[in-house]
Amino acid sequence: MSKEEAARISGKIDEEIKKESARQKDARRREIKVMLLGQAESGKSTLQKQFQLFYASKTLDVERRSWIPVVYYNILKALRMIFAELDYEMTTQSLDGPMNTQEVREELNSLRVRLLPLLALENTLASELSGGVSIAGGRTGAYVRLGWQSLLSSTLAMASDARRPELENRTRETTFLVARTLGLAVDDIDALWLHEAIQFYIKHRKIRLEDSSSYFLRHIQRIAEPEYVPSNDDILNVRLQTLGVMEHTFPITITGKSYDWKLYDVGGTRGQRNAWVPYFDDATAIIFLAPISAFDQYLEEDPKTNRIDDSLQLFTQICSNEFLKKAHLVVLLNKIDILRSKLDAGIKVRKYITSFGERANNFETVSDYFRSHFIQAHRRKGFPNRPLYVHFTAMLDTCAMQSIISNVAEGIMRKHIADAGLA
Ligand SMILES: Nc1nc2c(ncn2[C@@H]2O[C@H](COP(=O)(O)OP(=O)(O)OP(=O)(O)O)[C@@H](O)[C@H]2O)c(=O)[nH]1
Ligand SMILES: [Mg+2]
Repeated sequence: MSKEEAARISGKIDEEIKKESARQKDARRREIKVMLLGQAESGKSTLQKQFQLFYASKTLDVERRSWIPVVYYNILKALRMIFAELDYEMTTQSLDGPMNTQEVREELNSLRVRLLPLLALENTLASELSGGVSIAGGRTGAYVRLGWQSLLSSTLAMASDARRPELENRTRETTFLVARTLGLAVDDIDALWLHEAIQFYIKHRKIRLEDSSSYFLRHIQRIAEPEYVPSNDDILNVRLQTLGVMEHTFPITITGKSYDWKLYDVGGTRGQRNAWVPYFDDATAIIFLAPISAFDQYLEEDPKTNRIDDSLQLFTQICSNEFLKKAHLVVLLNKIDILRSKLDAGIKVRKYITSFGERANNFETVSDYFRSHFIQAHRRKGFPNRPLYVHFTAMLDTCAMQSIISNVAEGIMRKHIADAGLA
């Protein structure tokens, strides 16, 4: 090779390297990384679904059918929890109420016997939803999901997992079996749910279910139809614990330019919070979720810690974390619909949070009180010049959420564009 030829090739290689590096730089500038943080059951995965619905609703259609077994699982779990709570009440005999008559006990017992074939399917369904991995734990039985969407929807199948086809078939079979059993049991489920004893214990909080259980039991007739396909509301109401960090990517176009949004939806239990740290370094924004309806609840993983205290402690750590210093910071004070109904039902905040004192137990005072605590934590421990954006949210209210999401997304974009010097 002549000297000239060698120089020409070397120059071409340099040029390619420069182009590639410019391409990578541009891709990085177009990439926006948003972390959804907060304790378990704060609504992170639900927010991720609302983002998907708003910016990439077609992708939700693709995976719609794969939510069927998850909806079934939520129903089976709710039924198990109802019977577990009834057992507890029966053994402790602590209750004055409808269960004290023999007739009611027999009615509920015969419903349980009739529902046994359905209840027996919970573990199989749960273990298949989590790709063969299941962790039982806590009152609610915590099950993980690992790419479960791919189990029923072959378009999303993970080619790398050689066990997938076998799992897909098995999950399909289990789903059919549950659907059939559910179809046969639907009137018994209705009878159980509408039974005055069950309604009495729920009203008096002797039976405490997950937030979404009553939604699914109310809609049982529709869900038990053979041609059932989950609606957007069904998908939003589903409760499935996240394990680890799940990345969701979709494009967002703003002022004619397309940006790659990467949403990181994390598992919120205490044991999983260390897994968040490696993602902090280059996060564009943090959306921190705090369910302020949880003032009368305690952590499942640490029953001595009040859930609002845990949220505040966690937020203090996040807003003072050096790695997150440059991240845009948004707090969503979530589940205000549940907060309202708890306050309407006469549940007193001061009973659980003594510092609330003699303040009025109404929505305005309570929500303002919690908001001021988050703002104060940020003022005391956060970085001085960083703004904090706070919104109240009811995450299942799609209409209200769409305007909050576009508002939050715009704020994040503006900050990103300013930081990255993009025109
Ligand atoms: N009523 C009501 N329910 C909500 C709201 N936000 C979330 N939920 C429900 O609360 C449950 C928990 O929400 P998730 O989004 O799974 O919670 P998460 O923060 O992802 O929890 P982990 O994955 O365990 O960390 C789901 O059943 C949601 O439908 C809300 O504002 N109001
Ligand atoms: Mg989640």
